Amino acid sequence: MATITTPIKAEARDLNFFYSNGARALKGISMPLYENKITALIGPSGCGKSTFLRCFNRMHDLYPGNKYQGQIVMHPDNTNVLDSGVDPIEVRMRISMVFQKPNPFPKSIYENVAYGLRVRGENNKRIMDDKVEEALKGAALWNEVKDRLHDLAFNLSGGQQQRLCIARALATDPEIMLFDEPTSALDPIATANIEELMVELRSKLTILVVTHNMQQAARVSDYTAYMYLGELIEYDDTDKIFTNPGRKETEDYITGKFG
Ligand SMILES: Nc1ncnc2c1ncn2[C@@H]1O[C@H](COP(=O)(O)OP(=O)(O)OP(=O)(O)O)[C@@H](O)[C@H]1O
Repeated sequence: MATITTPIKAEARDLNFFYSNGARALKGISMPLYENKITALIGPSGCGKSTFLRCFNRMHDLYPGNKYQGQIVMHPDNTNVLDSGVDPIEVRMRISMVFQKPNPFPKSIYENVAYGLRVRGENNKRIMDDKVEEALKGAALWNEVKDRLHDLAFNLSGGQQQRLCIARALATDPEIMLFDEPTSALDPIATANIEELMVELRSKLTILVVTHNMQQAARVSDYTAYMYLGELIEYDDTDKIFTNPGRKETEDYITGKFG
């Protein structure tokens, strides 16, 4: 019988990260992100989940003195996104990020979504209109905002603002999307909408999500990584992690025994 192997979209190889104060927040992490799959990062507060996520789009470059060691290789082109010769702006077009709290710019709905395209140098109005519509549809927001595209983004509800941030992230056609606790500021209905959206987006791109919510990891992800004190303790199929984890530490964490 033929075995189907899922392609790897990106992989961390022996990744270490040091904050500017010298603290080593990641310790030799090697892990794949499978293409068109959702990978969840779980673990107790301070274990390095956000630090790891932020390496993927070179967010740490924004603060001097932070240091990466090791590689994050994207496929199929084998680009090491951490290489100093690789432009972080280009990386952020390919690997976009959605934050914990919705953070639209103080601009209109339209301009929020058009932002990345303008940074890329696009100024053809027809192309821009089409791209904005496509991204808003991709973020399941179009029907709610199509008649008020020039309203200020802050007039949207929290859940709508988060979908707007997803549309903004989608507009540059990223290959990977990073979500850092994307629903922790939202009510249960808005949370369910975002989870549903992530599952839909998976058919177009690859997702890495940090979550504190075990049910969310179990509901949306295909693979789960458990981190502790900057190390990757266990990585496996989400079903396996939640039903039969290989490590006692993982089991203690997901069953709430972790002290
Ligand atoms: N700017 C910084 N400078 C120095 N150390 C930092 C900085 N940001 C985070 N750290 C430390 O790095 C470690 C990992 O933090 P990180 O925010 O990645 O953890 P986390 O697992 O995402 O936590 P949480 O679930 O609470 O968001 C922690 O010990 C934290 O104190």
